[in-house]
Amino acid sequence: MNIVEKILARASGKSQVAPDDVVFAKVDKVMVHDVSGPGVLKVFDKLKNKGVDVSKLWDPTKVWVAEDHFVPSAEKISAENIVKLSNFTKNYGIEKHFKYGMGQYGICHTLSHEEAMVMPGDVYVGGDSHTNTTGALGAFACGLGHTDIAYVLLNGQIWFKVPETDYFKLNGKLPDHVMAKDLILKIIGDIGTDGGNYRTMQFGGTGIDEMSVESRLTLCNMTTEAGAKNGIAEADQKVVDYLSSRGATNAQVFKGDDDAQYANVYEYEASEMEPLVAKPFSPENIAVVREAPSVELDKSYIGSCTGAKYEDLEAAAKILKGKTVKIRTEILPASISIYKRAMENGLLTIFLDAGVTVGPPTCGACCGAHMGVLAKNEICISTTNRNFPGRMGHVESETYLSSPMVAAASAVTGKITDPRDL
Ligand SMILES: CC(C)[C@H](C(=O)O)[C@@H](O)C(=O)O
Ligand code: SF4
Repeated sequence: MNIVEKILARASGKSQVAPDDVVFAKVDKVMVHDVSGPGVLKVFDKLKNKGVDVSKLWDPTKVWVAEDHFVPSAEKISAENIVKLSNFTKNYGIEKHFKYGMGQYGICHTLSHEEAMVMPGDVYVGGDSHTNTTGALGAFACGLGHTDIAYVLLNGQIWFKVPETDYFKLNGKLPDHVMAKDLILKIIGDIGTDGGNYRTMQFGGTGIDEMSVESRLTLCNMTTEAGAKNGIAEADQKVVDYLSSRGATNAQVFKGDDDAQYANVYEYEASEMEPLVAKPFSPENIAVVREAPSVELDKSYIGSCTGAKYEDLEAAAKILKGKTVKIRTEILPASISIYKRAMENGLLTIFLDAGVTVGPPTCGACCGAHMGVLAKNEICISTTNRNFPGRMGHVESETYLSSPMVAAASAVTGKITDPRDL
């Protein structure tokens, strides 16, 4: 069995599972945020009206909550949602609630690894489509809708059809100025936004072994844009060290069998990779940066669960050091812990000296909700993961998706720029 099959077999109490089997799996961790939490509570209300007992969760110690999408509160509804979340965690005895304005908080898919909320081999589900991100820790991690999350909260298990697994193998180390974001854009360009539909996208090979855990997180994050059920990389010593340094005591190396089967194997040579962008209006609409349209940009955005981890900020700082931005540029570290490290290590000074505005962790602009949405006809280069019409603001705005290095280089020139050409 490959790693996903092993996880789902363990979680469903079977010795063997194969693609297309339907299993009922025990869940190790579940997450809701300030959008999905209130949605799940509406399901609880409906169940209650039908006589279902919703007074207790199966295990409040396995549930955690993030405030990320609409913090700081964008308007009255989002302010009320934060109150609903607080009541939820209080009423059900959930202790892990990361609150805006109270120490560590951040984007849910960042806290999951920064706070070591998920371990290798876990079944982890969240009320958000980019829950796939956390597969980089060697977990089976996927997003579920409100009804399924409500079921998990009450029963601690849920059904899955065991996905077929495609293996994406990277040979060699990515060159300087080429990031994991470029690799996942290349893969989505090749297989399309439906190329991974209900499949596992597993990443491996020498290039992935060489990669930091944070880079692997970027890869798994955007498996959602290919339609995948989940993304995963086997948990090696790097993952164990990463989680242990964040307080985990039970992280273990966790891999598939040596003779594991994969439906398809795709190979990439790291030395052939180049900085890329995804043009509007789809993550599969890929162009090499040096051949990208010469548009006048209005904004550069370095934020989100995809592109504001510590190493993303470090990469942007390398480019922005001693430079001045030519367009509106916003950098929003994905969690307070990252913000603090960026401050301690001088990254924030580099950003502020370059003219960048540094903001608090939030999903805000990534999903076009608040904190810097785009106006009609504005064009943005962004380290986020989605660029369909209206995603970051007005339906007639445009977003180019890129790595933090490309977004930083483009901030300096005001045009889509390859960091090697700066
Ligand atoms: C609001 C939330 C449910 C949504 C998701 O599930 O992905 C958001 O995070 C996004 O990226 O569009
Ligand atoms: S940062 Fe963007 S993609 Fe990530 S969870 Fe928030 S809205 Fe979704």
